[in-house]
Amino acid sequence: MAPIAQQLTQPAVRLTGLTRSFGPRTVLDGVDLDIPPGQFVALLGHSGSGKSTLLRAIAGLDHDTAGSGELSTPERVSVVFQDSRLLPWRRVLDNVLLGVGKRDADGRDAAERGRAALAEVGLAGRETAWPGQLSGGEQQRAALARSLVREPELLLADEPFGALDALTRIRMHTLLRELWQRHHPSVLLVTHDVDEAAALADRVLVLEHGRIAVDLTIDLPHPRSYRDPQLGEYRERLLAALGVRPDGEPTAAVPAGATGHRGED
Ligand SMILES: Nc1ncnc2c1ncn2[C@@H]1O[C@H](COP(=O)(O)OP(=O)(O)OP(=O)(O)O)[C@@H](O)[C@H]1O
Repeated sequence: MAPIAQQLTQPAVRLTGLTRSFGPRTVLDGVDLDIPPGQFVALLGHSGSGKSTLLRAIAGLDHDTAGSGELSTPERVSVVFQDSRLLPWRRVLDNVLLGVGKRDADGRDAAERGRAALAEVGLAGRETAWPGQLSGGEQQRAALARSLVREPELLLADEPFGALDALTRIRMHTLLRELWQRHHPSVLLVTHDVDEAAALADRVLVLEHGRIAVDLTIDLPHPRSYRDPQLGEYRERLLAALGVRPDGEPTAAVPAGATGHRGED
């Protein structure tokens, strides 16, 4: 697969003045955002700040909202959610190939591509398993393979590892980073996890009051060590932006229920 970044010349994502409301509640209040091809962006924000609403708008899955603004996205967009959304009555390979034609434009066999994608995420040999026979982490791997087989220019991920245990989550970070480095789509990762954002992303956004309040570039090479003191500095800046002290206690101004810790809300 050719690196996607080289195929695109304009921003993968461009949002201009994006607004979205649910009834009288304005959730996105004029978001402007350009994501260049191949950039890995993490989106943080308190619970209810509108992260999923923004991701769904970019994915074109926001039929239940009203809004305005301009939005341009690439042709091939894949979305991964917190739950794998595999169909339980289809075997793993059939799930990966759902909606994919038997051959692609270059005549390549879809089943072969599906098997290759499963091998890439560490699921070689599990093609004929049922989703229910996979662990939670394996199901998310299969969901990543399903995205991969579509060769996305943009990968949208809404807390994809939020339901996994800490060790599995760290393994999935490594996998996602490797897939990104190999295929280089633009990525927008919605997460509650400041460590996840700092370890993976080129750039971290914090959504607040319907706008992007923080836009922080993380200029550290990959793979990053969680123990790197420089990473710790970025982490502290992000926690401060979220109104959380490094020890996890909220500073005075934090809205009720909001913390920088993974999955606590
Ligand atoms: N379908 C809907 N109908 C009405 N209100 C909605 C709907 N979806 C989201 N909202 C509201 O929009 C606001 C933003 O929700 P959203 O899910 O985007 O936040 P979030 O930052 O992703 O939150 P979390 O981190 O808890 O997942 C919330 O107040 C939520 O209640």
